[in-house]
Amino acid sequence: MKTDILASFPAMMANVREKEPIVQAITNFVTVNDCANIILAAGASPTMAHEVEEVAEVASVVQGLVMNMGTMEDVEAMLVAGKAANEAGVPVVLDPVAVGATRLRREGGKKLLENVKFSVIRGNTSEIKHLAVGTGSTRGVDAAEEDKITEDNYKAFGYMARELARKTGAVIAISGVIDIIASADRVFALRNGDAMMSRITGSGCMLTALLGAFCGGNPDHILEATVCAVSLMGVSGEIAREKTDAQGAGTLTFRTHLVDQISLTDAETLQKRTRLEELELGEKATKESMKVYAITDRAWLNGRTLHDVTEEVLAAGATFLQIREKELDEATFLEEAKDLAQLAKKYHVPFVVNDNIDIALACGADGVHVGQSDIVDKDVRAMIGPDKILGISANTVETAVKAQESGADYIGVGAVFHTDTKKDAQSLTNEELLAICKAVTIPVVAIGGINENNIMQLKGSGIDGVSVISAIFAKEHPGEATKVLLKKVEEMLGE
Ligand SMILES: Cc1ncc(COP(=O)(O)OP(=O)(O)O)c(N)n1
Ligand SMILES: Cc1ncsc1CCOP(=O)(O)O
Ligand SMILES: [Mg+2]
Repeated sequence: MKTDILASFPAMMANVREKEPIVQAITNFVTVNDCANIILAAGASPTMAHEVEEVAEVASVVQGLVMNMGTMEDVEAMLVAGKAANEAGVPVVLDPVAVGATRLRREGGKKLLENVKFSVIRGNTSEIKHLAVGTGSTRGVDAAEEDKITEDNYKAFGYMARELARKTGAVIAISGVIDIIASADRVFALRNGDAMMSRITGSGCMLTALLGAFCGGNPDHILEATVCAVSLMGVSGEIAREKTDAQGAGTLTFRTHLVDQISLTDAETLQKRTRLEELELGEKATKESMKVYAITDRAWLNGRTLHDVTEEVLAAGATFLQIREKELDEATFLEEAKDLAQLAKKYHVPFVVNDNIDIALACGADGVHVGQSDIVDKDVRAMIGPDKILGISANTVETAVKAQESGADYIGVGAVFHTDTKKDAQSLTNEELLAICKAVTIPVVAIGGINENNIMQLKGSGIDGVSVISAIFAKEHPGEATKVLLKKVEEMLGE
């Protein structure tokens, strides 16, 4: 997909060059000189104050703060400076160098993340993977071989970066052959740079310092500033390589050209040479997202709009949304589905359409939910493609296993209790529910007659959450009902 973010580059660059933001860099002694030079080359002004006694004072008057965990003696100073910068509203950039490699680094990184609010976190795949999921191997300060970004796996890194962005509130920048940049809502892949950048020490540290300059100059546009800075580094690396090769020179000459080029590259060249892709990443059906799976029902709207009631439910913490319409004509169904798709995006909640595959594909939903009677002679996975969510209803071990084999991302199992909402629902016993949960590896959500008073009866069954219609939509206060259910489900899922 084409993106408009390139249009912001001239302003991003001008803001650094014209405002000359002061950037405080608490960084490692290996590359400190390169970091100071790259900040200067960008048009900003570096201060390398790192004594614990003075960092807070400095951090509260600069425009950007960079902290780099390359060497670990300054972690205390980083904490003090980070808190002062947060209080003063100064953007803070973290480079969690080799964060998973040693206990000292794991604990230092954890402490920083717990105490400082970062605007940007930039690292290689292994470092970001450690922060996102607690694993991620490391080869010293470099990413491990198995963590390398390729054309085959870059979307998965996009999902991971977006998850970390949502968890931390920071923009995440992953450096690799393909760079990934993610906020809570938008994800980009950038294909610029040159292999020689990894043959000199400090190109990662320099990029982090550059991010400090760009965030300092553009504190209200952190995502755009990050994309621009990462692109400037990549494009400058490419041009530096061309100049180095023209001279028949080697890596140290390349380093000089790289710093030079940061000061020389203009916005027009940058826009022309940037190879940026915006990724359209839907939401995934995870076990976590099954907790309170809300299914809409317009029967109880009592004069309110479906939009308003659903928004109340999402704002209260529903973790999954399905639109279920049995009476609407196609055009109105599509309109309503489009509206709820946007709403669900706003709350980062997976959204599927019940029964209607065409509407699911047309409205921008994350996927579709179908029952056994909806899939006779149909390969729904083939119809929706590999990336969309496929939910399938099943109430026997046999149909559940078959659903998983035919590409389902989760299974809806019910009716687990008596329900008046779906008169033709087949019921199943607790033992059958238990057997289904044991037989499949994908998430399982129970459905049918579930309310806050009977949820605890499902404890130990192996389900990942509950799917409800009337326990939310038939209530006078659907938002309050959602909150109560969420609390009960967490209690039911707990030890
Ligand atoms: C999460 C979830 N589970 C089961 C169903 C029921 O689907 P189906 O059997 O196709 O019945 P209808 O909902 O279409 O009447 C569901 N919708 N959602
Ligand atoms: C759609 C569906 N599928 C099996 S039971 C059921 C109805 C769920 O509604 P409620 O939560 O009001 O019992
Ligand atoms: Mg159906």
